[in-house]
Amino acid sequence: AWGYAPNNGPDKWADNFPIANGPRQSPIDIVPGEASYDAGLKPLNLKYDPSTCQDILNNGHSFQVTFLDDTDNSTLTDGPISGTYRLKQFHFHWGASDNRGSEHTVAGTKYPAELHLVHWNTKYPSFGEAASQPDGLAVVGVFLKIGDENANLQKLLDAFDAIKAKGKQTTFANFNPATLLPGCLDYWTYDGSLTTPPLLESVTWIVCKEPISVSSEQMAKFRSLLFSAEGEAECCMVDNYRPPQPLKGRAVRASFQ
Ligand SMILES: Cc1cc(C(C)C)[n+](CCc2cnc[nH]2)c(C(C)C)c1
Ligand SMILES: [Zn+2]
Repeated sequence: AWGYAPNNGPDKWADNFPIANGPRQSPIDIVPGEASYDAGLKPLNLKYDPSTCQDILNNGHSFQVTFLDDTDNSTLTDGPISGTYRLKQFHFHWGASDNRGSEHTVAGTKYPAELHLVHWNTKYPSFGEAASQPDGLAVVGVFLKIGDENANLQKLLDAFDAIKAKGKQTTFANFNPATLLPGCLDYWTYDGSLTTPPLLESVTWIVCKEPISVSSEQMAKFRSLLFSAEGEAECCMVDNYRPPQPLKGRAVRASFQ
């Protein structure tokens, strides 16, 4: 099965998933000077209802917080998209040390972690159906930068002891993902893909320019999770990021000047 190790990591994914070399793969290196400002881009409209928060899970690739998505209580509208996209889950990617971990990079700069808020287009009947459509998903990416301790992030980290190993899950209620957003919602946007197999080219990426803070001690807590299941040899969950992929002529638009 795919993973992030030398024998099954990003350089090997094309063996079983040839779309890995496709025309709209993610992540990418965002070069601000080459992004084109688009005055037609609307501000992001994120409306999240904490009561839709369900549970927190170690899925063996990352940890994710999953939301009830059978109503329009937690949605993304406007921004670069048309229609209504429902929040399904959010998760993170991070490094073994503070000098790497993000999937997108900014003029080559790597951040220690990156948050992905995953939304699906309600013109399709389900997340699974949407994930295979070119306009099916919209993922908001937020960079994490080493700085002050982040009290909102700490609420997630406090649940880690219950989800240390792959497959572990625990109830997680009344969390407002809006508390993980930066103050300024300026963004870059481009057409891309999932960043893990099946690497489906169904994602409108919306990457915030402003990072949120995380302390170095909090990053150490991220690294205490395991890729491995209970009873298996322990393997720390670190470096669960795909490096930037070729732009292949795609436009990157900026919502700001
Ligand atoms: C259908 C599907 C969707 C996603 C993301 C977009 C939540 N993902 C995560 C891929 C991903 C993580 N960050 C960006 N893309 C998977 C992985 C777990 C097999 C499957
Ligand atoms: Zn992700």
